[in-house]
Amino acid sequence: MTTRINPSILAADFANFESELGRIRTADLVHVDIMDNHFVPNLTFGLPMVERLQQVSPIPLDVHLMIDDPDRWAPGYAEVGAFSVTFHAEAATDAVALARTLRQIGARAGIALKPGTPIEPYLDLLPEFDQVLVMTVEPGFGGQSFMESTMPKLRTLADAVQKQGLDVWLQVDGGVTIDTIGIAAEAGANTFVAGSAVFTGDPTAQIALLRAAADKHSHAH
Ligand SMILES: O=C(CO)[C@H](O)[C@H](O)COP(=O)(O)O
Repeated sequence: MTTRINPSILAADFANFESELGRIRTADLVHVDIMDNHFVPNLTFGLPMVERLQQVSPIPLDVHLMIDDPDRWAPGYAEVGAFSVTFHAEAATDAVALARTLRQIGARAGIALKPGTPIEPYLDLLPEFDQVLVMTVEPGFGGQSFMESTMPKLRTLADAVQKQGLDVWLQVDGGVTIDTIGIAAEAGANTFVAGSAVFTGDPTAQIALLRAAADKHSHAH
């Protein structure tokens, strides 16, 4: 199983953003947090910024929409060339139709679940998605503590993906560190978003440590 480490640029230095991108060359994808101060109590940026990031980033963008009304907004992120676009289950009106639209445009379609949102209603819909993001903190801010209470949900999801013979990436986001990444890998995650753990310190070294810790606990080993 491939381990993917996706630095969340929420923790990066935006004043020097292009050089920050140079510091994460060994990352698999750049995780871009879009927050609207409605779905979550924090505000980042929107489509024009992502369009610009798309032009300057040598690493494909993994866009995470923490916004209301993704049915309206998500396709635009796919249209500017994002590699993957993940929207929240709690915010979407028609998650399957939206995922189909994203795929038609050419992006990978992702669905994200807040810690309190159950996975069961989505298990039969897994073929409609390329990735599922299990939030391991309440979305909105970096630097929070990993919620181990979300691991049973991840295990249920990983079992379903395996039983259905699907290639759906299982992503975790929030509080992912050298100490916690193994717990998520053990529960079945293969795609890891990390902000503070990457940008606090030397990103190349941190990415290597995170990758090694995940690989040690991943199901392939
Ligand atoms: O979307 C997020 C929280 O809503 C971020 O991706 C999260 O900020 C990751 O940061 P950290 O690794 O510091 O927890």
